Amino acid sequence: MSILEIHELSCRFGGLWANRDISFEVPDHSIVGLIGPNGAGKSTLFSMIAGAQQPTSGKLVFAGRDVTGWSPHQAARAGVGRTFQLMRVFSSMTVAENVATAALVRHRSTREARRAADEVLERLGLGPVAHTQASSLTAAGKKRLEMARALAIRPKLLLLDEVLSGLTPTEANEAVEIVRSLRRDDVTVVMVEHVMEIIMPLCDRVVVLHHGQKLFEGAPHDVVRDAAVVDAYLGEAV
Ligand SMILES: Nc1ncnc2c1ncn2[C@@H]1O[C@H](COP(=O)(O)OP(=O)(O)OP(=O)(O)O)[C@@H](O)[C@H]1O
Repeated sequence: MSILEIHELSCRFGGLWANRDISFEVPDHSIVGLIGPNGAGKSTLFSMIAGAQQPTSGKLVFAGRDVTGWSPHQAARAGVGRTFQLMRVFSSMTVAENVATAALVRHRSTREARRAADEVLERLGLGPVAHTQASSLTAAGKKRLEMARALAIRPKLLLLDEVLSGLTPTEANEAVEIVRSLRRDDVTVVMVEHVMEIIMPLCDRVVVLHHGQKLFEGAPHDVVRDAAVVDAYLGEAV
């Protein structure tokens, strides 16, 4: 079964089609890579899935239900977690408070939210810095916190927007292991990432966007051999 079905989804800003007639499915428990050049429409697609952007046309089906045009709150409550390319952590709060605030979307009491937050903090290795002010984390720490906030809503589908870029190789490897481990917890992942060395071994499928349209969909080992993708995006990187 597919947790997410995207049917001919489009989003137009004035004369610009940020997404045009995009269709693909995200199978349960898979890790799908979403790649493409800057401005290809990756963030807009994430925003529509997460309810932050209304589609101009097309249909979104989540867990078998037509959810086209839902709100961010409805998406979060249904189990769509999201990280942002420009991180949105609350600098003046502690790491634990940041995660507990996010957990409140899914948990009725602050006590339950705190408990859920503690679990996620341990899981992501943020336990030792739980009571540190978020602003004092390193860039890698902030990315991990952003991921913790998304996981605190206990998502069924997690949208990761460049959580691995800018990390040292060791930090990136740790983050890759976290992403890989999510599958065991019933979490399906769609991730925007630019580093092919990360996408290739991690993702089950890859979708390539270009000028708002789907240019390619398939297995990671096929994407690097596709002439149109190499021409539009990968160039001499592979
Ligand atoms: N709110 C908006 N209003 C007008 N144009 C927008 C808006 N959001 C995005 N766009 C435009 O839509 C296109 C797709 O942008 P989007 O951010 O989705 O691409 P992207 O693939 O995520 O790029 P990047 O990798 O640089 O983040 C771009 O041309 C962008 O300028």
